[in-house]
Amino acid sequence: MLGELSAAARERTAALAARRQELERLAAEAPRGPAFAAALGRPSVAVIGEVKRRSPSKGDIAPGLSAGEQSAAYEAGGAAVLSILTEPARFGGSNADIAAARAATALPILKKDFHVEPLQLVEARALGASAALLIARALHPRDLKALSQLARDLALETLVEIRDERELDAALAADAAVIGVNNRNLETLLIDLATGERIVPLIPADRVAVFESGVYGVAEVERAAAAGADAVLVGSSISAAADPVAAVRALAGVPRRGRAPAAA
Ligand SMILES: O=C(O)c1ccccc1NCC(=O)[C@H](O)[C@H](O)COP(=O)(O)O
Repeated sequence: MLGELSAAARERTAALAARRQELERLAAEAPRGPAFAAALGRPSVAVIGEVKRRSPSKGDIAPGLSAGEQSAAYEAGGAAVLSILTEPARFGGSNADIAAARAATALPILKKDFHVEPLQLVEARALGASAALLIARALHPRDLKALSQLARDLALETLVEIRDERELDAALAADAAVIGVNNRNLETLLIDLATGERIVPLIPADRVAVFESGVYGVAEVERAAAAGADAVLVGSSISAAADPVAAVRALAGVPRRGRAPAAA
């Protein structure tokens, strides 16, 4: 699944090459988005609200979702940051969703896609995203480092997503400030919260740790907090909710417990 999604992203980026100069100009001119990592430093576990119409694991979640209205609802419910899935084929997203979310809220936006090519980061910056997702499992550690450095050069923050200790090492070697542990195995699509519970405590206390996937209610946020997470990334449950303001409000407010500093 991850290989297929990354290959499709590469194909879409090849079609973008003709617009390289325009995208580079737009990226240089676009005002920097609001700070992403800083917005996740709250006394309570911060909620990253994801706009998710469908997914490979669930099929249709909320096919008719308006990215602008949904983003405004997440903000009203107390989300700290938005995650906008722009992947079109399997998630039903688009770059227009970033524009709609920007118009509707003042929250920092994470561009959630399978970013494997430098031009995709230029495009993310041109669109006004504050941050872009980098998935360690989809990238050679050398490429993760290079894309992380390019993002810094573009004044674009990143969320580096990992699932095990080896990928944590790669994220740290790439100097990632925000590290997300995905509880969903992107090969089998199975969710196991024990993944986050095992890996989040290993993330150094000076980084932001995000607990991703499988959060349906406050019980899962409590488990994230107990593991030491600074934030949870939530997509399916709040995208499908009849009342997304109430759904986000129910998740926000769990006190953050922090992680122990590494022993000297
Ligand atoms: O959600 C999927 O089925 C999926 C399949 C393949 C690659 C990525 C996928 N999802 C991306 C994510 O990790 C989630 O959108 C995100 O963490 C939110 O998860 P959830 O709250 O469980 O929808």
